Amino acid sequence: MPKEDATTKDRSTVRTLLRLWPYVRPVRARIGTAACVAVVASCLGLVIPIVLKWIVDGPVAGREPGGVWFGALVVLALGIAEAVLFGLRRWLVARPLAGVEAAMRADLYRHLQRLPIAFHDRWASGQLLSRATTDLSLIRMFLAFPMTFLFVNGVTVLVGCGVLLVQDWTLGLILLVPVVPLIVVCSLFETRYSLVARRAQDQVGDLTTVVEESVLGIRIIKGFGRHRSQAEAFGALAERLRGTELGKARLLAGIWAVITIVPELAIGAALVLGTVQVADGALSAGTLVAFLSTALALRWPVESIGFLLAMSQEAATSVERFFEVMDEAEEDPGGHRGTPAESSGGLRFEGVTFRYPDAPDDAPPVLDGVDLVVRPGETMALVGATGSGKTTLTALVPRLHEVTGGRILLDGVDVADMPRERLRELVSVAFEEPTLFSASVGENVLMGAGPAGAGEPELRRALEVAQAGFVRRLPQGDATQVGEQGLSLSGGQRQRLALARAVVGRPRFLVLDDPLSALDVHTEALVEAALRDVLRDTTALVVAHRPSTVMLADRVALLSAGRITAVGTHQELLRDSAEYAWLMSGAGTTGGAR
Ligand SMILES: Nc1ncnc2c1ncn2[C@@H]1O[C@H](COP(=O)(O)OP(=O)(O)OP(=O)(O)O)[C@@H](O)[C@H]1O
Repeated sequence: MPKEDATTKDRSTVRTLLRLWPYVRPVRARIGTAACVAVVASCLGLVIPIVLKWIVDGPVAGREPGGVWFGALVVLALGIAEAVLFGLRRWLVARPLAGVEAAMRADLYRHLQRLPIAFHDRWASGQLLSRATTDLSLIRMFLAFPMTFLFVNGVTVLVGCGVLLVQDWTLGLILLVPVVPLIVVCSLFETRYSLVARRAQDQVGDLTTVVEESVLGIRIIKGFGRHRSQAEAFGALAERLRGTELGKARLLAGIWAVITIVPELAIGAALVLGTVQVADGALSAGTLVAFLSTALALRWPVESIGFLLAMSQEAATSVERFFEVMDEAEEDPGGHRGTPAESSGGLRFEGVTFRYPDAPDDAPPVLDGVDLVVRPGETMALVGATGSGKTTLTALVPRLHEVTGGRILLDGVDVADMPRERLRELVSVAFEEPTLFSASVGENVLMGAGPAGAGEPELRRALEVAQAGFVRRLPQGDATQVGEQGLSLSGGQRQRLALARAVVGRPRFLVLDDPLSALDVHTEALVEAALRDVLRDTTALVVAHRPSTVMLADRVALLSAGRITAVGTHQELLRDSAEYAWLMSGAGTTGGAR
């Protein structure tokens, strides 16, 4: 996980925001048109003071009510045109910007699916959720508002300054005096605000993580009566975020005050000087009215710069957070060779070494030179003490993690050289902790059939192998929706569906991580009997904790101290390996072997 403040120091806001260009490019014409419309609308507002000057110096001075009415109608028409043009701008950008947000969200989601498991191990899910929601909304708001209005207001201020200088250059210069201090203040504000904006957005991510964990872990929280401590943890994070948001508000209030007060002082000075000039007859009353109206019309474009800059900073932070994820390298799709390296078939581990990327430097690798051969059609049970690395070894076969040394061969082909789609077709997995999705029972099972899909008979067969007869008794059979993560089903039911998902595609290689642990002994015996038929046609590696699961296998491999220390039949290992005998006696499930 990136740490707060880590990336903010040398950031250029403009350079960061420019990274949005590939997404904005397709809608640039519409956004450009909308900006031009807004410039015209904004500059129309500057014509009003000129009409006022004409009214004051003309019809008012000459006491012609008809001329005053005409002038008032022109001002009204200008106001209406300004409002209509701003409405048109809004209409022009609404649809394309929603499209930009949707495209960025789709890219982020697609990318998250392709990032390696090691990335997901490192990143808290709340941080990813907040990037996909809050950050993308902030970016859309920036594109809709500050991006256009920093430009529109800049042009309006420049045109307005020109109008002021033309009307009376001495008064105009008085109004321009505060520009330099304002630029300095804005740049100081930008630096400080970018730091605090980054902190706030990271804290929103942390808060989202806690909320998500509390919702998913609600059973544990209720079961252990941990409401109060969870609420306290949440409260502490919420308080931290509140403090950061207040800091943002203070900075915003400061810049707002400076940006408001300094121009007001300049306008006050110009008013005093202008009045003196009118009294001396050096300036017409109409010119002074026009001058002050122009200066007042420029107040909003100047004052809004504070919060437009703040929104731009927040958007830059969001862009930075978005690309932190997008810049992460996707997993290597493989497929460099794909032809057998040698003729031997089955599943082979050759000198496989593995260390988790976030493991401490001095920790020994989890797997340290694993050599194992599972012959074609053979079922190999993998036994080892808790924490010995069995799950890790099974995760290396479908390349959920990449080996750090050695290689794994499927029918002679290194899995690292195999296109991922091919690998997914060949290998099916079922984990100890079965994960189901918010979909129907049938859809969850058929997910294991790959893109080619499978028909009703295959689904029936898979449910039969997994002894998932309970599906028929569900309200809508296999069309019944399972709740989020399948929590509406029992642990054993979920495990049977996960097993059905693993076998439905008739994979050549099956990797099962203790797939029967949540079943009662009777169901386990039934599943094992049915599974035997499936295992006859596949090459399988089955993590086993219990003698009953070991019985499914032709041979057993013992994983100890990061290596395979013994291979043989159950009886041979019971006879020859004290550690294996100890593990099978039940004592080994409580301690680590390393
Ligand atoms: N994502 C991870 N990051 C760092 N270390 C990990 C990670 N996952 C597992 N480990 C460590 O790797 C070691 C092996 O874990 P693994 O889950 O493979 O053991 P196991 O033999 O399957 O255990 P069990 O029988 O309890 O399921 C453990 O010491 C564990 O703490």
